[in-house]
Amino acid sequence: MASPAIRFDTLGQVFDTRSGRTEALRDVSFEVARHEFVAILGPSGCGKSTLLRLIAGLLRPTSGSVEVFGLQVGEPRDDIGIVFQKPTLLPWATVEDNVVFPARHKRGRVSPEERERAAALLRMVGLEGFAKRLPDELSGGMQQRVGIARALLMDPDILLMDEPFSALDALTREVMGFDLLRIFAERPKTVVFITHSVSEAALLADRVLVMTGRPGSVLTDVVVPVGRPRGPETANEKAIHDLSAYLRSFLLQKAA
Ligand SMILES: Nc1ncnc2c1ncn2[C@@H]1O[C@H](COP(=O)(O)OP(=O)(O)OP(=O)(O)O)[C@@H](O)[C@H]1O
Repeated sequence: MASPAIRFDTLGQVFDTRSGRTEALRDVSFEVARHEFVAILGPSGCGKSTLLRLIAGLLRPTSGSVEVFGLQVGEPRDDIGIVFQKPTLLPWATVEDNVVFPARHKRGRVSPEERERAAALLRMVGLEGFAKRLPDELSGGMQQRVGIARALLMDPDILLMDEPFSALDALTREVMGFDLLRIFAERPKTVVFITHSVSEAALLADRVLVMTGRPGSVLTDVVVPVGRPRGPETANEKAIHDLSAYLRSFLLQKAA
């Protein structure tokens, strides 16, 4: 059987700092299959962002292991894309130059194919015609779309998304969620998506993990009982409402 895209095995993470010791994660074990979309919910400070940093190789586990495609994560990997809460674009560079930034950063130059790819990605995220604009000239939602296009430039197999829509207004957030469904239907990816929104998790993901409070570990792992493709009408399905209600009550009772 093919190895999972991501595998956490009895992982523990402790931070020792001058101000003391924080046990962020304890005994975390779960797998994410290739091209599966997993959302992670949990109370503030339970180690969700730390999980993403471990997958990306930006942090070494204190105990246990994290594997990506069967190999223990050591170095930061460039086959993993990351989308943050804020788009963190270069303010002086055009939209297009921001999207091709990972190529420039990696090799010091950008090939014509990468420029073409950037144009295609900008089309895909709905920003055709904005390539020569500066980030400041775009709305928050548009800037976040640039961040998504940038994360997809190197066609990573894994995309890590850390509360990517939390800085957006409610309507833009919903639209971005549906756009994401469309983008991944066109170009499947393995996605780990952190959110504080129960309904967003239910609507977008194949599976939802709920974490305990600190030290974080996986409290429950629920399969979303709705097929794909999904779209705006999916949000009205009873299964999504029921799952959201279940997750919400679970979080309120147990995870705090
Ligand atoms: N580099 C670090 N040094 C020390 N402590 C850290 C470090 N990174 C994270 N922590 C601590 O680990 C715990 C988990 O942090 P993390 O950011 O992963 O939580 P989170 O679930 O993403 O939180 P939120 O939902 O509020 O974004 C917190 O107590 C945090 O203070």
